[in-house]
Amino acid sequence: MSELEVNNLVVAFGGVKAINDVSFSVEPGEIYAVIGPNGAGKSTIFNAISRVYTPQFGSIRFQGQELLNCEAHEVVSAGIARTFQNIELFENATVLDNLLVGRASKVRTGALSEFFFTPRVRREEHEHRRKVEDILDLLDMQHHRYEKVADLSYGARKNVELARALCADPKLLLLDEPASGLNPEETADMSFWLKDIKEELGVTIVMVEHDMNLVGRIADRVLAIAGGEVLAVGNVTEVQSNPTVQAAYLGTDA
Ligand SMILES: Nc1ncnc2c1ncn2[C@@H]1O[C@H](COP(=O)(O)OP(=O)(O)OP(=O)(O)O)[C@@H](O)[C@H]1O
Repeated sequence: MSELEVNNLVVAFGGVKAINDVSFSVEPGEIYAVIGPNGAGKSTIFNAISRVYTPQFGSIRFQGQELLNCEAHEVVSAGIARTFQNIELFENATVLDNLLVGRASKVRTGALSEFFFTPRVRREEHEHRRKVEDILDLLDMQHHRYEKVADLSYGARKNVELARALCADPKLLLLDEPASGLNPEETADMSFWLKDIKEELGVTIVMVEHDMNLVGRIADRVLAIAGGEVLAVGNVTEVQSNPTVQAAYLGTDA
């Protein structure tokens, strides 16, 4: 069974189809890139998967479960986490606190037991902190743990957003332009971390990305879309050499 299966998806705004009959599937453990020019519909696909938008037609199955029957918070509990094109963090809180908020979907104890700080609450708290520390280690961010997010560089804040998404223990990570605004060195670091997330944590990654350098380095497969429709699916070389993709989006020099 595919990890994510999107079938015949249609998303329209006021009669204009932003996504028109799009189908694709992502296998467990894959890094799957969605590329396309501005306005192609990439973010709309992410917003449909995370239930921010309600499609007019189609189906989105995650590990066999129909997401279109779920509320947005149920998508998170099912094991899907995402980052955004524009970083969305608590700017005045520390890195550590932002990551602990990322664990919120994992809290199992109730308000009463938390008030009395029962052994179960203590155990859970310990587990959350250990998980957060593991992620700080994985992304080499220990030195930022007590810093306020607002004081960090743009690249470091992008890493905090990635780390926060990982704190939810996702099986599927949706990354909206993980390399945007990063310099070449930070982009190289990002590619290593995404590979580590795939290989060490076994997380499946779907990413929207314009940076073909990053896509070329890490994507197992690429979906190219334009005007809300699928142009091609394949490995990076296949998609980049596809004449329809070149004509519609990469330019014939690509
Ligand atoms: N909430 C909305 N209301 C109306 N139109 C929308 C909405 N969201 C997206 N669209 C339209 O849907 C189309 C696809 O937009 P989308 O943001 O998905 O493109 P994209 O490929 O992510 O572009 P970019 O690379 O610039 O982020 C665009 O024409 C956009 O204007």
